[in-house]
Amino acid sequence: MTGNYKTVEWLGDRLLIIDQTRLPQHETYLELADHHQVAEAIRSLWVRGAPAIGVAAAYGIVLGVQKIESRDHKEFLKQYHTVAEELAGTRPTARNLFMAVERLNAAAEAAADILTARNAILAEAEKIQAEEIEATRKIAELGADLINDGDTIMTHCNTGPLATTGYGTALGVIIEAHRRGKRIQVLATETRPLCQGARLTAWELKKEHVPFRLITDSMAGYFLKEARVDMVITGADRIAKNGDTANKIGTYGLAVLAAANKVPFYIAAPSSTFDPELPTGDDIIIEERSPDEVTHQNGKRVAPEGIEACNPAFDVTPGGYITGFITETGIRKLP
Ligand SMILES: CSC[C@H]1O[C@H](OP(=O)(O)O)[C@H](O)[C@@H]1O
Repeated sequence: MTGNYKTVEWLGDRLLIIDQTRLPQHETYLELADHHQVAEAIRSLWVRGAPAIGVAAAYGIVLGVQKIESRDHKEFLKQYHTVAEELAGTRPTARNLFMAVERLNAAAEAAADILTARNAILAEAEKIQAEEIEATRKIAELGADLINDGDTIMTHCNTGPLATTGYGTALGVIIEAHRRGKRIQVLATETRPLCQGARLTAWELKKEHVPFRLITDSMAGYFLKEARVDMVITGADRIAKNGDTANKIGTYGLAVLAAANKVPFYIAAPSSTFDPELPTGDDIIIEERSPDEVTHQNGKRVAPEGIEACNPAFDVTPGGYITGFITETGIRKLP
């Protein structure tokens, strides 16, 4: 399925994750023992990527429920919802997180008694992870058909196994094309301010021996204009009914530049990232992260003291800029 590393693994009473903030220098695994630690892991991006945070949140709820001692069903459900709300409050943009919480809420509410609820909640979390792994396997297979021998593909942020607990989305497509022997080149953007591209995509592509070059975000237009890119593929965090897509900050600019240079722009995402209740991207909540992530690098201040910095973690690309959505059920166009 993936390289010789784990992203999120359920251990029965603890959740094993790789600490993505320490990559690529350190491959550090953490065993999270309660839902507070899982919530912190999602907030701090020790685990990140829309599908991965959905799976982590699901198991975080399971850990929280394991600690509920009440034998009163009503009290149990009350405490269940306190746990679920803590996980739901970690990051606002990725649809997968809320899909997972909603599915576990339904499992908890439908159970006739506490023991049934405990078993149903765990079963649903395991089902979500299994579905995400299978969905990313299919995305990789279907998407790789779009890539031709000799293509140069640009990608943004990190969308590999690290971001999904499975095969990856956009990066899963790229890795599968390479595995099929297609002679591809990848241009991976560094993806400031947290450099998921420079740190995580570079680490994953190097492990898979996929030929790539790391570029700064500001170089993307140059390569798209110089006709040195055959397609752009990125991931997604939330996709509205009309195809408007929230993804890592910088994606919108890439999509506009791709359109201006007539380069196909694909989004690779599982069904769990689509939000059919959302008519357009206008109402997608964009996570605002700490300005320190912009003024500091590796914890060291690089900007002067006392200045203001902005740090929206995502932007929304209008569906009209998106050539197609690579999903586990096929290549979709929206609306
Ligand atoms: C395969 S979804 C990955 C998706 O999530 C990333 O955001 P973050 O690193 O902040 O969790 C980025 O938007 C990727 O496209």
